[in-house]
Amino acid sequence: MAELTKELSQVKGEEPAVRGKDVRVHPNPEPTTGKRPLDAPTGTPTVIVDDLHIVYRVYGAATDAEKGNAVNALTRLLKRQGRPQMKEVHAVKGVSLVAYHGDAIGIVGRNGSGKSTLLRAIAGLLPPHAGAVYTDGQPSLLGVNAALMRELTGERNIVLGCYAMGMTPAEVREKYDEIVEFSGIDEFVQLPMSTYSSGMGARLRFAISSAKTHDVLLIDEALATGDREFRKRSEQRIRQIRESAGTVFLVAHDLKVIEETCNRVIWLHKGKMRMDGDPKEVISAYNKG
Ligand SMILES: Nc1ncnc2c1ncn2[C@@H]1O[C@H](COP(=O)(O)OP(=O)(O)OP(=O)(O)O)[C@@H](O)[C@H]1O
Repeated sequence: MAELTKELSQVKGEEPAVRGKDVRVHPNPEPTTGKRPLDAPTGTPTVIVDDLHIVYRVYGAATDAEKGNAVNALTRLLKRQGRPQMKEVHAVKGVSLVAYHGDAIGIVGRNGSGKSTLLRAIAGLLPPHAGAVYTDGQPSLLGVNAALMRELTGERNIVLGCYAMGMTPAEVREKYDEIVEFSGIDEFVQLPMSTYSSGMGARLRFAISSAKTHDVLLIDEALATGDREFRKRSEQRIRQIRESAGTVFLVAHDLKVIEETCNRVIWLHKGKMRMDGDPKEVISAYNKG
């Protein structure tokens, strides 16, 4: 591992810079009018989402008239006709929230309610159609599809992943054993990730991402594929991140994980915020609704 770190730092020519605190703004170029004022914050906010709208544009989508029409679909396939139409999917519709240091915020909602879209927007990966996202520090999105390379060994992915998060070679060396141990992949660390089960891959991703202290850590269903013991350790890790004054957003369908890990829950419904508050209250309302 020391050899690999050395090899990679030589390729890079210099140590990766450790990112300092910065304020990142992803505003819409044409802000919406009639914004509602945000609640007066107490403490230092880490994330402010202000009347955010996210719209996906899907090219070649079916028109409403074509929906479910098998004859049209078959004819188009046989004639190899494309679809010039453009369809818009309004995935997040005017969501506002303020997150603070030490917050662990669970996001619940039915399939397609906009949970992943909201996380990706906070991470700065999707431009707002309207409204804005302001973050203090660097948000890191940890998802089941986080960019690790399947053809590389676990070892190489750990080193590259840590560098990608801005850690120095010394920090990577210090954290390496802990990451392997936390992930529980044991001797598989020497094998390409393509040989891992989906659970092993997810565990390694979580172990890498949580090795660094994050200002804002966004977790999208990453804990779902772990076994019971791993989930317990992950929850412990999330608590540590909160205690070190970071902010965690967690999307998970397992409401028990959210209730045990988060101090606040947001319920999204069809792209809109339906509730924001105490985990027990929100989850109970969500279960009824
Ligand atoms: N890349 C995309 N292109 C077009 N539409 C998209 C895209 N990603 C998501 N959507 C649409 O945006 C809406 C919100 O999707 P999103 O994945 O954010 O929901 P979700 O609450 O995370 O769902 P799930 O619980 O199933 O993961 C859905 O209608 C979905 O079909």
